[in-house]
Amino acid sequence: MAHVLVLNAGSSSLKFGLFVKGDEPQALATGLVDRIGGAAQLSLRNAAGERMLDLDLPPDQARDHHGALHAALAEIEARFPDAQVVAVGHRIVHGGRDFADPVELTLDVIAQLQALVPFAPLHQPHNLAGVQAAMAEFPHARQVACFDTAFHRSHPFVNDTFALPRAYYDKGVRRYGFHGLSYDYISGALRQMAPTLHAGRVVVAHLGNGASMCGMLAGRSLASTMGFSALDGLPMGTRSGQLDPGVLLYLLEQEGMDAPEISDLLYKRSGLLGLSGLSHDMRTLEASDDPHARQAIDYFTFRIRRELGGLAAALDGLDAVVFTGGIGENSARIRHAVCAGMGWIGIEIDEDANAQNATVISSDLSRVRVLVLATNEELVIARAAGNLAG
Ligand SMILES: Nc1ncnc2c1ncn2[C@@H]1O[C@H](COP(=O)(O)OP(=O)(O)O)[C@@H](O)[C@H]1O
Ligand SMILES: CC(=O)OP(=O)(O)O
Ligand SMILES: [Mg+2]
Repeated sequence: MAHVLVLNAGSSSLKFGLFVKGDEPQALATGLVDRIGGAAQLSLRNAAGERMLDLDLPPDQARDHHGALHAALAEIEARFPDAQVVAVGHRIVHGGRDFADPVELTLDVIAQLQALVPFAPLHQPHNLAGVQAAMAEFPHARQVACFDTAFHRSHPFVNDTFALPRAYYDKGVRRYGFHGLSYDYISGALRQMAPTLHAGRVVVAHLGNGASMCGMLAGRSLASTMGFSALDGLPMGTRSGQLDPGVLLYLLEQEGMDAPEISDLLYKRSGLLGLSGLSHDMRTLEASDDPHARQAIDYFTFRIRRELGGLAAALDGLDAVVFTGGIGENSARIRHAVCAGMGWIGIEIDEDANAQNATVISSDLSRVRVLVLATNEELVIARAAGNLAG
């Protein structure tokens, strides 16, 4: 039996899965290494979604993505020694201008993707490290790249550009948008479960350690809060989100910061961590009484509400909102704070359903349907990698 392995490196997590190859890949096991860089834990679920393993990683494996990746591969190989891995599908965050469809990772393609590291420094290096590790571990398997930027290639020009001289657009300075594998999955899931909503105007909020929102018209991306890099839009665990470019000039000219210092500030020390001074992790902030933790949460939800209004305007109205990602799927408090008082746009929440993380959390009276859907980037990758492997 042929198998497909999937690796999905996020900024603070590594998700992975082993699938039986087929028209619709079946997951044999899915895993997560969470809180990389801190008290990292590896968890594994079986085909039925039941927990098979919860493991605190030793410090040398918990420290970075490299250690997490080796722990994940060792666990898969120990539990499925007979797996015939014919393809390894990789989430590659940035496909730049030239890559949209899934593609086999030849040395030439890898070199082109390496050149995009400066566009996504928190992700692309981890994605490509996963490719190297998988090539060493599974030398006979096809290595397939699936791009986070691909889903947004349908953006009309006004949502694809900045108001800079044209030459920058031609050079690739564009609003790419990210989390596309997640949006692709949600779009497909909506088509199955609610075709009328899928055909309409939907805002999807992917709220994880990285966070963005996507305005979808008939299942295709019309606009996204993330732009050229995975820094734009919503505040995130450690990323600033939208920032007045004048702030960058101030940091350069008045504070004397250089580019690596600014990059470190915006990618690693801002967002929820920067505002709270406590943690990038929403669970920690929600459990805290610290007023700064509260303010960080307030800023997060305020920005989501603002973007929701903006995306609804871009879509000429709103039929549904979907929450997904680690925070979107699990935090009733954040969903409540986003949706409260949104009756003017047609959103009424059923608080009991929300508290239970139910699939539909809008009340029967709500004109806009509000859903909570678990995303599955790994399945989207497994389908594409299996198809490319033939
Ligand atoms: N029960 C929960 N309540 C609130 N936040 C949660 C809960 N479970 C997970 N999260 C948050 O989800 C975020 C991680 O989301 P995830 O999508 O898994 O991350 P990544 O972007 O690294 O893939 C963290 O901020 C984490 O605290
Ligand atoms: C693009 C991005 O922000 O990804 P993640 O949410 O996995 O950090
Ligand atoms: Mg993620």
